[in-house]
Amino acid sequence: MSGLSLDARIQARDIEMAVDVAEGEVLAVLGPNGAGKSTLLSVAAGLIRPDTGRVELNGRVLTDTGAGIAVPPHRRGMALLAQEALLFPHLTVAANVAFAPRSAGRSRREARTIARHWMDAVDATQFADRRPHQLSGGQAQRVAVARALAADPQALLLDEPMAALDVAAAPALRVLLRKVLREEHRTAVVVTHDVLDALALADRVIVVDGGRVVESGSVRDVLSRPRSSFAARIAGLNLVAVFATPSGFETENGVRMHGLPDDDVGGTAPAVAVFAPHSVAVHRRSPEGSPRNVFGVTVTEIEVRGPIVRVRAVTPRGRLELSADVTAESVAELDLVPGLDVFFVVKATEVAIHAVSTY
Ligand SMILES: Nc1ncnc2c1ncn2[C@@H]1O[C@H](COP(=O)(O)OP(=O)(O)OP(=O)(O)O)[C@@H](O)[C@H]1O
Repeated sequence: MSGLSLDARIQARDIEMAVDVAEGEVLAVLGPNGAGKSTLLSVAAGLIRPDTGRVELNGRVLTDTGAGIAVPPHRRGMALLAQEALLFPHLTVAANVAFAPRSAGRSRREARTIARHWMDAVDATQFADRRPHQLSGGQAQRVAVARALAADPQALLLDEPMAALDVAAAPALRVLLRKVLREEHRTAVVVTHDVLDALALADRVIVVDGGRVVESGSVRDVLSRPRSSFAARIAGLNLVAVFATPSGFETENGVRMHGLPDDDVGGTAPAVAVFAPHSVAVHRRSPEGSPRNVFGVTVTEIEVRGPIVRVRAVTPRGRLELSADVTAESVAELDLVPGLDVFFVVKATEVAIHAVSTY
């Protein structure tokens, strides 16, 4: 079978998982701390041997506990990218990136050409002669991406690649990963805490909890119909599919959407506007003033969550389901009940617009 298939049981960690990733598919792995996400990558990479299990990549058996097969990490045709860049500290950036092709037996000249190509792809050529300690976290992570890709892996494993970066550096790396994963149709598994990474990078998401795969599906399906408590917790975000027009972003039914787009959003590529329920104000009358987003909706459900009340509502013909978090006082003041027509209002500055893989 082409692609990556993994099946592993590890008693000491209470892990029992089976995961398949099609060739060219990007799978996001979401889940709470200690769920087993990193263990899943370590089994795939050959860093951990399961008690029983099997790992196969593009038809090649890499682990088979029954048959005693355990191909070592560096012969698996996979590259693992961790939270920290983990570059070789004594080598220059160029030598770090050239390392894998050199180890694979390429000539010095060939390895240099390959390294140049990947440093260019991740916009790191200007650091070629620096050593890792002379790089910022974001720069080092870009070089780590180049080093991983220079090995020409058949699958990429990414363990929270954005986690160690500050908020300013993370979007740029997300854009870069989108480019290298999506445009080149790589087989990849991305472990993340961030639903935006899943939206931006993945074709499909699984949710892991307690060492088990508890959900699998498109990001939209898992978030709109969560079946696990973890997915339900992250599912509160409002997601609205949008596309770029010459005059700005619009939803599928032609409603203008004001927000803050990422750099790589535009053209006809699918995008999604994301905003949190606590950013949504509820009004009885459509407010004046711009730039803000106003959705005419019908309240469907009112759910008390401690001091906060989550108001769920749908746009006409049930096209969009949206949530707003308000206080109990405003529910009483506005006299909110299911069936009431109201306006959900969200400021443009509260709306992030991201390019997405599938929506
Ligand atoms: N080196 C280890 N030895 C034994 N058990 C471990 C080891 N590392 C992790 N575990 C256990 O394995 C289980 C899964 O851990 P894992 O690190 O894979 O979770 P995770 O989903 O990646 O968590 P996080 O999001 O916190 O990184 C946990 O119960 C953890 O305590």
